Amino acid sequence: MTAENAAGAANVLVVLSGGPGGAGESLTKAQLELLAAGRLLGTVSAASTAPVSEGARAQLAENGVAAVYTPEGADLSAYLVGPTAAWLADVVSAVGADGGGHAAFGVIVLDNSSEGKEAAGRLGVRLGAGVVTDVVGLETDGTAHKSVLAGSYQVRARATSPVAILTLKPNSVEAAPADAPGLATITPVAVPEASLARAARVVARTDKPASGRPELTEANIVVSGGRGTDGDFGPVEELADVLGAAVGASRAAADAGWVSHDLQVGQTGKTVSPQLYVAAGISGAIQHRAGMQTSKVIVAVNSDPDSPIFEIADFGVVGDVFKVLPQAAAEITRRRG
Ligand SMILES: Cc1cc2nc3c(=O)[nH]c(=O)nc-3n(C[C@H](O)[C@H](O)[C@H](O)COP(=O)(O)OP(=O)(O)OC[C@H]3O[C@@H](n4cnc5c(N)ncnc54)[C@H](O)[C@@H]3O)c2cc1C
Repeated sequence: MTAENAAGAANVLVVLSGGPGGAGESLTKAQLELLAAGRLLGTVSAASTAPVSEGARAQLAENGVAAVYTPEGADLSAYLVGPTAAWLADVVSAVGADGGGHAAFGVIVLDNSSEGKEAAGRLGVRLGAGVVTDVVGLETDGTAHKSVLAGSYQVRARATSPVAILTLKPNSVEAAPADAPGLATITPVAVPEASLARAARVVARTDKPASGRPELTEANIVVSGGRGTDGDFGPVEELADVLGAAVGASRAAADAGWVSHDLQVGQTGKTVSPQLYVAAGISGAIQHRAGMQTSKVIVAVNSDPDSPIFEIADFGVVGDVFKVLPQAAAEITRRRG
């Protein structure tokens, strides 16, 4: 079996890191996108790295998932990525080999987080599989589109190995509903004990304080601030809250310590593709654009009329963020009554 026909008529394994919703509950938008991407390529099964609740199983069935593999005998969330990769390799071999001795899964799809990419790399070594990261689009034959050099170019890549492993960026594939439901039969697969012995354990966790705002990569509206805020994100947060938006930032703002690096949008930050992206005091460097240029409508607020952000903005306001953002927030509030 080649990657070409593997992808064409593939059995696809979609990895749900931390389980549906990260806690075995409802699927997130990003997970729905992974499943939709899997369905583009073939018949989808899911490997959930945490136990799956009955409600989540029903949701997986609705999304056309044939089988759901869950870990047995160990809590994968208590370790760094090593045991997850070993367990995924066992899931692949548990599903068996076809008559020609080839793996039953032709494509494995993971999220593009740092853990997803590390798991993909380790799994690639175990399975002798080609790995394509930073995938932003897929063709039905398994060809992946990958954004490179800060979004300046897109390359098309396809693994030539029997199994292809892809890590998909959020907002790259529409989370369309499945044409037909699947059985979503739960099949526990033991976590290989040997993988635990040598693994790094998580000894403590600190919950991130909840902002009450939508998750950056899933939000319909994002308001981002840059160096032009001079460290005062108050107007950015105020406008975001009026719009029910997530707050984002340029790397300059995150590096300055004004906001957490979690909020960084761009080549080395998060990729967002909301309905509306407001860039406030952001110059529009190519590395920032790489994370937001597929937003449906881009509004830029910048005091410099020659700022490159205006080249990609649908609407531009030449002005001071400290004047424009509060006025916009006040007007939106007034119109809403
Ligand atoms: C390998 C690499 C990876 C990178 N990855 C990323 C990334 O992921 N994300 C990212 O964002 N950057 C990234 N960068 C950095 C990137 O090149 C830029 O340096 C950065 O995006 C600039 O941030 P900025 O637009 O906030 O700041 P600046 O470029 O300094 O722009 C500030 C803007 O604010 C405007 N301004 C100033 N005062 C006001 C005001 N009062 N009202 C309105 N406008 C005002 C200015 O006119 C200016 O346009 C990366 C760089 C490298 C080399």
